[in-house]
Amino acid sequence: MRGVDGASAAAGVWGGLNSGVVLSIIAVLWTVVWQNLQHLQLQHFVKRNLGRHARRLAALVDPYLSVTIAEYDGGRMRRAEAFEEVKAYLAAATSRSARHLRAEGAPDADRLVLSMVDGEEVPDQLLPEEGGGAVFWWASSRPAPPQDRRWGGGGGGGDEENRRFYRLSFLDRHREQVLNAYLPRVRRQGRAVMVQNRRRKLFTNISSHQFSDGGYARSAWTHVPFQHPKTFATLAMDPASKKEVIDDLDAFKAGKEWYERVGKAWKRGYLLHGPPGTGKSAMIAAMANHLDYDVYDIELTSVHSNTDLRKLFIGTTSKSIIVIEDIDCSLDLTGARPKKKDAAPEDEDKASKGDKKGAADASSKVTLSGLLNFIDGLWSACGGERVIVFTTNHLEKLDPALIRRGRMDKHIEMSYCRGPAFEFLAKAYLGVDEHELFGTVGALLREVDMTPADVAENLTPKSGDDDADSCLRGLVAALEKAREDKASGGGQEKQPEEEDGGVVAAVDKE
Ligand SMILES: Nc1ncnc2c1ncn2[C@@H]1O[C@H](COP(=O)(O)OP(=O)(O)OP(=O)(O)O)[C@@H](O)[C@H]1O
Ligand SMILES: [Mg+2]
Repeated sequence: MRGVDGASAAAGVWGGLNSGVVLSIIAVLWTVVWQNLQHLQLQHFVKRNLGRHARRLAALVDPYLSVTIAEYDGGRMRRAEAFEEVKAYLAAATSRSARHLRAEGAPDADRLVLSMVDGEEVPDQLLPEEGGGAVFWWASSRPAPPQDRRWGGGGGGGDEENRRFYRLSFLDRHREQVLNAYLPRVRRQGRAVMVQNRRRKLFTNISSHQFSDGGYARSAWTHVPFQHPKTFATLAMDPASKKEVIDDLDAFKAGKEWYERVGKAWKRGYLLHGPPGTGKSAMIAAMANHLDYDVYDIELTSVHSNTDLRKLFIGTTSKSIIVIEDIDCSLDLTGARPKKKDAAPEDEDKASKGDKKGAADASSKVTLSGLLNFIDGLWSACGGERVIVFTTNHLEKLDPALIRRGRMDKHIEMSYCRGPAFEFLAKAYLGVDEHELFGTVGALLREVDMTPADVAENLTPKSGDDDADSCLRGLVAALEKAREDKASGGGQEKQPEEEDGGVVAAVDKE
């Protein structure tokens, strides 16, 4: 009896308690909903939370699987192509259903490229030809940066990069369609979107101190849009040499199978050498525009070790030109190897370094062997389709190991302006095909060394009153002055190999 009484009493207590609890839950729920209504958009709240619960419920009867596509693969050193492709696909395919979007500039000035922000979820489905009907969910996630690194937050600096990902959730019964049809299509469409939205970039390395500092998801590169207008059509150069360079670039670009067949990494090295102002940097811009590649301009003096150089290299993408300008000024290339007998004395090297870029940063530990490893070591094959360009004003100062064929496959000499190059510049700058002064200028250019940069400067109208005639007269005056300076011993020595004239650049054949 006591037991029954006790039970009914307990039931009464519980019954009373239940209604109290139910009321409190309703009150709490209402408060939560009301707060959410006030602070979040209603639709977003309902979609996210109800969608999530509905999926959890469905997962009880038909379990969900997930595929995670991480931002970094290969031991988090390189951005995963699949991640970029999924990002591009989702931007194009799902931006209409995402509520929170990130916008980036598109190649045409007014348009924006939208992508979903971290923490967002969007649905997608199979096309009819893939079986149709099935609904998937894509989620994008990025962990918060560790609160306090001093106490080891983040599980060992840099691991956070590895955890940024897109995750696709789908039902077990759709496994085959997702893996064999849906995901390959996502990658294909993503690639197409990337090509469409591509803005070429000019990258430069940030100081290695800045990124080796346990930085959170930091790249060693920073970039701006690449907008250099120089093309081969506006580069004054001997037509045969220009054609040879263009053909070489085209053969490289189309050479994927060939490189595979002969077992070489898909890369090509160019060494541009010649005096200042002869168009070496202009040639690099023309190459980038011709190939439609990004440019990675490495400032070697800010790279503090071979390891940092490797990290930079791995951070570059396919279809890119990696440039090291004034290679002889950037690091002490003679330091790491026994010097050749005929190499220029080190002191002389340093004096010329001072002229141009300032002495190499004393803390730079990049060595010649590190650089060689970067050009043709095992790491050089990562990524593929890369052009490496070195420029120098002093070919003779470079270590032969650095410029041997296979490393720098093609040597291109950029030289002083002669007749044909001048006529090319006159047409480009002044729009004239012929003029009575052409003969005089051509003769003077055979006697005096003037760079295309100086000729171009003289052909640039300086005021509204300047025309072709006045510019050409100005050029003749400048050339005559240079000839007088030369006669009085102040000018530059003429280089013997340019006696024949007319060739502004020569290409060494392989
Ligand atoms: N062959 C050329 N054709 C057309 N323009 C040229 C040529 N050479 C130089 N110029 C023009 O002269 C300027 C300087 O050229 P550029 O910077 O390419 O010289 P450089 O060889 O890289 O010199 P440096 O060795 O000092 O880096 C640029 O504005 C470029 O457009
Ligand atoms: Mg230059």
